[in-house]
Order: sequence, then structure tokens, then C-alpha cells
Amino acid sequence: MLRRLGGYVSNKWDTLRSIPEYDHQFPIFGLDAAGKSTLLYRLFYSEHVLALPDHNFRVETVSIKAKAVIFVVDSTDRQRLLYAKNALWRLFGHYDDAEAGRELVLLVFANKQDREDAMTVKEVMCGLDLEGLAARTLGWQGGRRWHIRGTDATTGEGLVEGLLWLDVQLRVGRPQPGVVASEAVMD
Ligand SMILES: Nc1nc2c(ncn2[C@@H]2O[C@H](COP(=O)(O)OP(=O)(O)OP(=O)(O)O)[C@@H](O)[C@H]2O)c(=O)[nH]1
Repeated sequence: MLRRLGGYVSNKWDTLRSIPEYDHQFPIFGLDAAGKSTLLYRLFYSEHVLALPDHNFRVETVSIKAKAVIFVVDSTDRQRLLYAKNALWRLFGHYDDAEAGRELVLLVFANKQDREDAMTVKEVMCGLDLEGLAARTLGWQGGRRWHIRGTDATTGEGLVEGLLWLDVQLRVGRPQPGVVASEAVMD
């Protein structure tokens, strides 16, 4: 199994595992075929995967006890980027009202960056309007913390870096107002 992961991921994974007490659990969301299962396979996780249907998604049915959410986007799926945005915004709309919900950290994987027809990370970021999503909670300690990273789930590129960002967020807690925590990593 480890051999099949290839050098890149296994080395990065070692980095992740070398962090004491890295035991965070995150629900992973995304439209169908975004790459959630592939991603999990790469990282050895096996649960907390939820496909979001394009329509009739009821976030009330989703119970989240975690402190962070991972949202996976198929960067080649231009036609459904708006659906992905709507699903993401509905998901977080549910949490904006409560203080605990506003603490929920968002990590977006702009997946399938290995494909030539993939949108850039910035295109995905703008399509999801992540800045707008964060700004909805701006009145509250500087807005929601988020991060977007380009990934290739088939090789694992970018995955561990994203999880390490999450680890830092969850360890340090909310930075003082004025400290910028949100960012996009452009490839
Ligand atoms: N080229 C490329 N293909 C990918 C990548 N991630 C996933 N795929 C492929 O995309 C297809 C869908 O991937 P899955 O991991 O099954 O997607 P999913 O989000 O779990 O899909 P559902 O089970 O429908 O929710 C598969 O054929 C994967 O091999 C990637 O980063 N690059």
C-alpha cells in the first residue's frame, strides 16, 4: 500500500504523522466525481465522505461535530462550478448564524489540477466566491478562516500541505483580529 502511494505522498505523509497528536477528523464534501474517494484513499481515511447532490440538498440533515470542513471541487467541471458554489454556500449558510459555526474552518481542494483542461486555482476560488463567503462573517473576528489549494488526488500532490494548514489553524486557534489567515495557493 505504501509503495503504491509513491514517494511524494509517503514523504509528505510522514511529515504529517510526525506531528504529535495529529488526530483531527474532518467531514469531506463535494459534488459527485469531485475526487473525494480518491483523495481519501491517498490519505488512508475511510469515513466522513458526503456527496452533495446538485439539487435538494438539505444541510439540516448533516451533523458536523468537527472544527473544519474539507470541500473538494473538480477543477475540470466548469459547467457545475456554480452548483458547487451553491452547495458550499448553503452548507455554510447554515453555520453563519451560530458562533460555533463561524469557527468552522474551510479548506477547499481545487482537485484534478493535473488535467490540462482544469481551471486555475484562482478561477475555482472566484467561482466559489470564497472571499464573499468569508466576508459573510466579517463582523465576527475578521471573518471565516479558509484556504484553497490545488491538488491532484491521483498522486496526492497538495493534499498533505492542505491538511498541514488545517493542523496549524486548529492548533493555534483563531488569530488576533488583523492577522490574515485566509489565502489561496496558486500553482
Ligand atoms: N486526473 C485526475 N482524476 C481524478 C483526480 N481525482 C479523482 N479523479 C478521478 O475522478 C473520478 C471520480 O473520483 P472519485 O474519487 O470517485 O470521486 P468522488 O468525489 O468520490 O465521487 P462520488 O463517489 O460520486 O461522490 C475517478 O475516475 C478518479 O480516478 C485527480 O486529481 N486527477
